[in-house]
Amino acid sequence: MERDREAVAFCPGHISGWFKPVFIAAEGLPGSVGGGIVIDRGVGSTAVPSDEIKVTCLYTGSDGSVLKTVEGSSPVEHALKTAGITGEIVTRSDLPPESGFGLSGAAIVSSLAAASRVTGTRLSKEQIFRIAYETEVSLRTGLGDVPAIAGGGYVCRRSPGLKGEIIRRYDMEQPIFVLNFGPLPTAGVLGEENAVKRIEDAYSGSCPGSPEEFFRTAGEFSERSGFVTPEVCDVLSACASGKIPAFMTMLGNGVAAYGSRAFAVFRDFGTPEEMHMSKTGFTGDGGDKK
Ligand SMILES: Nc1ncnc2c1ncn2[C@@H]1O[C@H](COP(=O)(O)OP(=O)(O)O)[C@@H](O)[C@H]1O
Ligand SMILES: CC(C)(COP(=O)(O)O)[C@@H](O)C(=O)O
Repeated sequence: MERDREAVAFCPGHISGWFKPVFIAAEGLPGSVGGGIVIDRGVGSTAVPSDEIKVTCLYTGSDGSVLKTVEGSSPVEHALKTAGITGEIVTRSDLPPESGFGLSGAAIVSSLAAASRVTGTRLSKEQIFRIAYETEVSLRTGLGDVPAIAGGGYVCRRSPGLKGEIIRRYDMEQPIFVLNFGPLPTAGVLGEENAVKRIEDAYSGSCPGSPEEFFRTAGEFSERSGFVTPEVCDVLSACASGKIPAFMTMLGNGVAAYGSRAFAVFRDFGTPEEMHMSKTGFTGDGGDKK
């Protein structure tokens, strides 16, 4: 079987605006329903052949310079073991982990895609999504991110899981700005009974028909969720005063706002990250060196 010397793959991230954990009885797995935006920034992975699994995570600035190196990633290692493949993986992301960008899911998907090509295993996109989904829900690092990033757009997931009903709309054309105030690990929040109860109470099942409606629905969920931190509250208030659509990123200690006017408001509170809606989600495309 032909193997590549090095393979790379990229997977977009996903920002949840609202969600509710739902068990998928038919699959015996947890999942969630909710709404989010598939974004054009995420995780790139490079894989080279190795008999062992080794993962190094590079967190970079927007200019690509490495700010932090972390050895190991439990979600990526778990997924490679499940797939029965080995490889030396380097992940690269210019967004922070544990901040509501769905990067655990993106790191698993891009790493499985790259590693499967260097080992010659050639997993299909569907196999990659299935392993990524099962890894995420078993480690509680995500519930709905993998179904969302399997396509593009801003999404309304009406039923849970990879086979769930997902409505995708693509008319979110303006830039999205995100301000982040630090980590909020997903597994910790999902393990708190009170937090899950608050999420269930805050959830409304409506699917938005426009970007403005999306940000309004997400903003209402932020208010009702009880997750809003003092920093997030200040930014949301400033956005409301300026009539800028905004919501708290789930699950991260941050705010996402719509349109270029958000930049000036955010700049008073920190360094905003600019991103756009991804039209495609994960495509499986990537360069290989033979
Ligand atoms: N770029 C990355 N490369 C490898 N693993 C990552 C990356 N980003 C996140 N992870 C893994 O996912 C875990 C965080 O999961 P979670 O709290 O769900 O964050 P997120 O909101 O980014 O999905 C991290 O502790 C790390 O193990
Ligand atoms: C909100 C969350 C449970 C976690 O999202 P993240 O923090 O980005 O991993 C997501 O997977 C969802 O189901 O909507």
